[in-house]
Amino acid sequence: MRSTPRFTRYPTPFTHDTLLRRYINLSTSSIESLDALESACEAATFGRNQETVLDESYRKAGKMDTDKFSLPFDAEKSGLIDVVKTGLLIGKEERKDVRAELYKLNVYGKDAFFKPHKDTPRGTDMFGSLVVVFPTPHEGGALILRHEGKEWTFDAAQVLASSPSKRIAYVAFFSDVEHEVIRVLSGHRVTITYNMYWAGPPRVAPPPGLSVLHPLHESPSEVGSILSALFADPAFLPDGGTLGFGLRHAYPFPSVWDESMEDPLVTLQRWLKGGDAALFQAIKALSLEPLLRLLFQSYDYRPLVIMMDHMIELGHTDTCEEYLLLEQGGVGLVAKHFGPPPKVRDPWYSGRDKHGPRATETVDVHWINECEKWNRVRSEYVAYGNEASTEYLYMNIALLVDVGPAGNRTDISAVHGVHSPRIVDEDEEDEEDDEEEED
Ligand SMILES: O=C(O)CCC(=O)C(=O)O
Ligand SMILES: [Fe+2]
Repeated sequence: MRSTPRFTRYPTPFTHDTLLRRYINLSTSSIESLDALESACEAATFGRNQETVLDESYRKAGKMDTDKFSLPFDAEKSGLIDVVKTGLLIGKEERKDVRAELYKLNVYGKDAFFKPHKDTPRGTDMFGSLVVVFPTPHEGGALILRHEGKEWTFDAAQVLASSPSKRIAYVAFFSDVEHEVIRVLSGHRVTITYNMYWAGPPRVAPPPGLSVLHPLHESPSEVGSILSALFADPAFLPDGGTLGFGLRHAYPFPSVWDESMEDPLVTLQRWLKGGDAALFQAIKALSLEPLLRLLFQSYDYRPLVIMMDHMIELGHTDTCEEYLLLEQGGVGLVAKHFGPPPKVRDPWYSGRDKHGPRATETVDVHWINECEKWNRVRSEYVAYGNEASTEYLYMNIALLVDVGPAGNRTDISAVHGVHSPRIVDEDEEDEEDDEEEED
């Protein structure tokens, strides 16, 4: 894809009498003009603990806001967004319309870098980030992405240097995936970044002639056939029960929310990413009901995990276990594990705390893959982002599904699961506590 970006620069935004415009062709630019572009940038800030900070030990780069430059390259009109959709989205998701919003131009000169962070969500509907790297000579500055213990490196400098013609390089990822730009060794790494949002009604046609290999866990039919094989086994949960999956991605939720607003847990069904969307679609295709739940781990009473079927005001001054359990209908969650129980008796797995508040209703959840992180009651939600934001926070979500007994997996009438939690009998609880003390 060819591009001849231009930029227009105002030395300060308001002094129009000293208006200075310059033009640069980023496919043939000289070192001097790239130096001029770099010095026209401001130092890039980032978000830490919901504050905007300039800290060159964490991020060293130049940035230019969108009102200070214009460029003829259009990610939507060029077809790039359609290509990105095909790569990033799966199944039915691929047909959804997305909107890409140009966010910043960045110049990473020699020794510039950006340490690990997640991109700050700017709405519950924001799901992705797109970085376009122009063919300006540089070395280093690879982008490293990390998720679920795996790591990927995208070295645009190498990709561009090995291409016989001038091209742009691009990389798109879900914004909750941690990433970092390692040090630029020489030259100028010039990029534009976009935020991607879900938008409008579905469009039908994916770009013609483009085939993308998705990992198996992103294929609803592959995930569906693994689940069907599991459900066909009479030894698997013979009496039925509740299965739990910690979602692979985190999702932006508004930090200030009240009941007059739409519940983000409901809209989230339409906005799941990658393997999470595949799992949701696969479960539905098996005529079961996937349910998205917020799980909060108690800070003071660690064993207690509280499951919420609706959004709560995260900034609520009294957000505590009692508030969730007694006023918001929170349900206690008792973790069950396939295979041998954990060797060390870990209070995390007992699902309740003797000395703390108690849930009056509980659900036993058999984890297929456990949530890697829990939302905390009274969490500070400290985070490194690419911008300070108090508006949206990444939340960790679990997908739970009630499954009927062997032979009739869709009949959940006798299962004490998410649909009908078990009512806790206080006396029975006390007896169990006494037994535990004797162990
Ligand atoms: O330039 C890149 O490859 C990534 C930049 C980035 O992470 C950001 O601007 O938030
Ligand atoms: Fe970023």
